[in-house]
Amino acid sequence: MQHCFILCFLSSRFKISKVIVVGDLAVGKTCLINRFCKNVFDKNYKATIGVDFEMERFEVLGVPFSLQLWDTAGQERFKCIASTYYRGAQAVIIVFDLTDVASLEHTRQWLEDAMKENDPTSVLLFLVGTKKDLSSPAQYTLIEQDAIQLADQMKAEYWAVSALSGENVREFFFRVASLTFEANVLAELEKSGSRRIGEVVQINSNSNNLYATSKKKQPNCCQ
Ligand SMILES: Nc1nc2c(ncn2[C@@H]2O[C@H](COP(=O)(O)OP(=O)(O)OP(=O)(O)O)[C@@H](O)[C@H]2O)c(=O)[nH]1
Ligand SMILES: [Mg+2]
Repeated sequence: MQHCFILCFLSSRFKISKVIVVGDLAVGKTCLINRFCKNVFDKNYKATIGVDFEMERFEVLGVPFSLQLWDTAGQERFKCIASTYYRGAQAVIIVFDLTDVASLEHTRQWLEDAMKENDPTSVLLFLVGTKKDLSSPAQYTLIEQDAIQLADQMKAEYWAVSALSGENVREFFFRVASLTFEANVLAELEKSGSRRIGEVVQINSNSNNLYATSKKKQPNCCQ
């Protein structure tokens, strides 16, 4: 009952979280988002000009919640436009290509640029290696070591995905959604000084079935 009350309270406050996706040109940012939001994959490269935008709806513990996904351009000439959209991000997804070590090295710079516009103490960070389908096991093992080390230094969570095969794509975005939601809830509760309530609503962010759980059983929480 208390749980339900809290969820009602929360649903009125946590509707949308801003997520920005950054990284070198052609590492696969747009394909990653399109695989998740539209379940499509395009093998032809079409550079993002400035920024694109997708909204994806979730339900976490029965509470409607949306991620605003800002797909930014990796090309140098569009960087200036894209960076004007960095501000106010609750999560930053820094993308590199698992078959291109230079793109991993550049992630530090992408992070630095994104953080100029955001509060480093509250932003959730994800380091994502794409095109897993293209890397051989030996190549993957090598780059993974560096990526994990870098993610550790950045205090980012590391993921390896493939937009072509879809490997790990849903799992990754569900993780982003659950951690972002949880961070919102805890920040709000901290503001109102309700630490005990925070313990009640803390969600299991390992859950892979945010949609499934909530869609099957939508609690009518105010009854
Ligand atoms: N094999 C394979 N190719 C991929 C994958 N993801 C992206 N690509 C290819 O990589 C190229 C670039 O992908 P995009 O998603 O457009 O790259 P981007 O990072 O959005 O590039 P910018 O918009 O210029 O910053 C395209 O030709 C894609 O088909 C993947 O997981 N596997
Ligand atoms: Mg793009």
